[in-house]
Amino acid sequence: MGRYDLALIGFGGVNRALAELISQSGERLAKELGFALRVVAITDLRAGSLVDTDGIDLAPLLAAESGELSFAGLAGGSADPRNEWVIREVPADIVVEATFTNPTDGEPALSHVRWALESGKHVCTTNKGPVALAGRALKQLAAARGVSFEYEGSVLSGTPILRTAERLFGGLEITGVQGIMNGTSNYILGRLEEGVELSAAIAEAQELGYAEADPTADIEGHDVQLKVMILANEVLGADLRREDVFCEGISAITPHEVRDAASKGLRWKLVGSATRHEDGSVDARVAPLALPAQHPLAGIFGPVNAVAFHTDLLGTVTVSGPGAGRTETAYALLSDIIAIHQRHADDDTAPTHPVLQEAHRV
Ligand SMILES: NC(=O)c1ccc[n+]([C@@H]2O[C@H](COP(=O)([O-])OP(=O)(O)OC[C@H]3O[C@@H](n4cnc5c(N)ncnc54)[C@H](O)[C@@H]3O)[C@@H](O)[C@H]2O)c1
Ligand SMILES: N[C@@H](CCO)C(=O)O
Repeated sequence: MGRYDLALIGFGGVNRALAELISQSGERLAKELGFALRVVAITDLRAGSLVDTDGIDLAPLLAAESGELSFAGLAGGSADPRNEWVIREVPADIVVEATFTNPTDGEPALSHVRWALESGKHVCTTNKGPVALAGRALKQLAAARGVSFEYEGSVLSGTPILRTAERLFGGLEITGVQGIMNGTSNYILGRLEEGVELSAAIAEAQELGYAEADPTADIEGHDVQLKVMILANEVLGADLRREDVFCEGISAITPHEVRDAASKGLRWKLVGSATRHEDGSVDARVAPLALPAQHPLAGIFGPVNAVAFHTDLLGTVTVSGPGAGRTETAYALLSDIIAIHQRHADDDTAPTHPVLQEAHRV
């Protein structure tokens, strides 16, 4: 059985959840998927870096509270994240980028992804910055190096919205998308309706692992702005920049307005949308809307998100599922790794996958 060696860049909620999955369910997954997963490097701004090309023992790291973790003093460890050295020099097959999303210029995640692809390593990421701001260039770089760049978790967490559109909507013309694409703001709006104070609702979303490290991006709509750009670029053939997408968040909506709207059968939702016109141009925006209760998006609660695709042959097709959460987003990374395996199953470097080989023979 083959194996993929992973370098985890950023060891916060999402990459820790991936490490947990590998540590606790690795054997079951290997049997089911036909390949094993091993972590050979971890870097983190706070914990430093840890490298063991024979495979890091994850259990003791996962037993420590994330705030207390320090790799300095461990064999192969350092207080310095050494991101560029780890990404370029440690012999990993896949670099898993899950550091903070920077909506302004995508850095330093954009450099992390570029270094990995330049070094001939596959990349999977949940980081919206590089995908929204430089996705096209990164995909070209990946293609030139013969590696994969996967980012299912950048929109709707583990809910496979990008792959659904890419693989299952063949032959359909998609003319627009509209959806709730931020778990934190949706959770907060629901809690405001229940009478919880804004600051308490934000703290809950942080504790539950939904919010960005700086929740401003969730509240002010910048997170949805990036997701709308990714979706529009992927499914509408657009090439949007941030300034092309009007953006208003939920900070101006008072708890009183939320409850008043609810008493009138309306629900405030932060809605992202993009529409392609006949001349090929694409309009995109993010804004709060008070939706009537019978609107399909009005019934989407908590960290659940939903995106409606407007199509020529099927009318509206809506995909709904978790939009945030550590484990849910770690699943997106696993689905990216599976996609990398499926795409490269015939490469010399890919591990043996009996199921796929069988499928190829048929
Ligand atoms: N949590 C979710 O529900 C979710 C869902 C989809 C996408 N995402 C995205 O996934 C990424 C990770 O999310 P998370 O919830 O794990 O965030 P997090 O804040 O819990 O973890 C991020 C980690 O990255 C580390 N880090 C930051 N800058 C670094 C650097 N330069 N070098 C090394 N490490 C660095 C931090 O120390 C932190 O431990 C973010 O970009 C987020 O937007 C998160
Ligand atoms: N902070 C984001 C994480 C998922 O991208 C959200 O709440 O939707």
